[in-house]
Amino acid sequence: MARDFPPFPDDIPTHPLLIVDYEKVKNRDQDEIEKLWEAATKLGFWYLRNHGCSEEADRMFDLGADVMALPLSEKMKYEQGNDGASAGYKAAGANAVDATGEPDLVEFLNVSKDDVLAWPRPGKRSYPKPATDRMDSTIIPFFRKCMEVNAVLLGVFEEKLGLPSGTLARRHLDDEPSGSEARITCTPPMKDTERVAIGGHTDFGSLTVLFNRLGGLQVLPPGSDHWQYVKPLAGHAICNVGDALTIFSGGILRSNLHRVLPPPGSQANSQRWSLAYFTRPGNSVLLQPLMDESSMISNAVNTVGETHGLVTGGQTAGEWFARRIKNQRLDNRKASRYSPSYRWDLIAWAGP
Ligand SMILES: O=C(O)CCC(=O)C(=O)O
Ligand SMILES: [Fe+2]
Repeated sequence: MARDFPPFPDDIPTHPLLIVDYEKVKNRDQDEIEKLWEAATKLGFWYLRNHGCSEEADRMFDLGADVMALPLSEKMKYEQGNDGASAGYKAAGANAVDATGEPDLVEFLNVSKDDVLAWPRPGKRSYPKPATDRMDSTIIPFFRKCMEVNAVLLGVFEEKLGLPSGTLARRHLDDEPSGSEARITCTPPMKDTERVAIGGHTDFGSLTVLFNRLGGLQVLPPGSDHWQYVKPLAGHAICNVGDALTIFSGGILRSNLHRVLPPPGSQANSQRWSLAYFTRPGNSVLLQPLMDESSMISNAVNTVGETHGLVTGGQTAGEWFARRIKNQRLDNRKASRYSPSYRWDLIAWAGP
């Protein structure tokens, strides 16, 4: 895959993110940890430098290009389906981007952590040949790196939230089945850079580490009605908090709305590739604020009254995840359920 890309336009507004150094955080540099904490509690997004995943990510992008170059009929053999399973291929247009049922523009391949850790034993599903061929050389090394990065960040959040050691780690055990997965996403070149490629959403899990080369990612900054681009920075990943951490922390950690548009300016003529690793809690883990384990969290819940409108009804992470995957699929939408005023961004949280 090409390694040089047209520059991000310098004449459009972008939302600045704090830059956090992974190695410093790992070595418990207190200033760096404060920066991470500020980013995770105020916006919920930050750049991560010195993450050590770049080569592994490049190889995943090459693998993604080979998968997406397969005929659609071949890719459709691995389609994720309408039943709430996430692993596998999703064709462009299979998900809705908003309450009107506008189809999305991206195709992606999700590879499940459970399948990767089971390899070479059979997992819950199979994958296209370019992926299975490079499970050992490319996918496993990428997963190992991203799992380590997210485990380190979770450890820091655990300390900062005043949780006993292991409280968050126990909810994210490598060998418990979970929705953790990697995703390689491709958006075709688009003339209309105002169309929405991936609709506004919060991530369902705990932590996301994202590698992207072209613009298109936008955040809705807290208290604002204006989506703003996040500019990709070479060598930097973009990390964000997902809903599970917002719930566990009683709303202290912020899972922020974001969406994807086709890349802006001259970048619109290029295919857009992005790669994410999503760490999600084990399927059996109850999604509820960890009030009994931390006075900071119980105070936060008592102050806010509810966890920022996140209604979980004591669901497990597995139930929550399947419902949200299912709700995105166009085939599962029933027109009567979604009036134009329906809060699309909340469907996934509190909706059917
Ligand atoms: O492609 C991107 O930049 C972000 C993708 C995203 O938000 C997601 O897949 O959840
Ligand atoms: Fe996302």
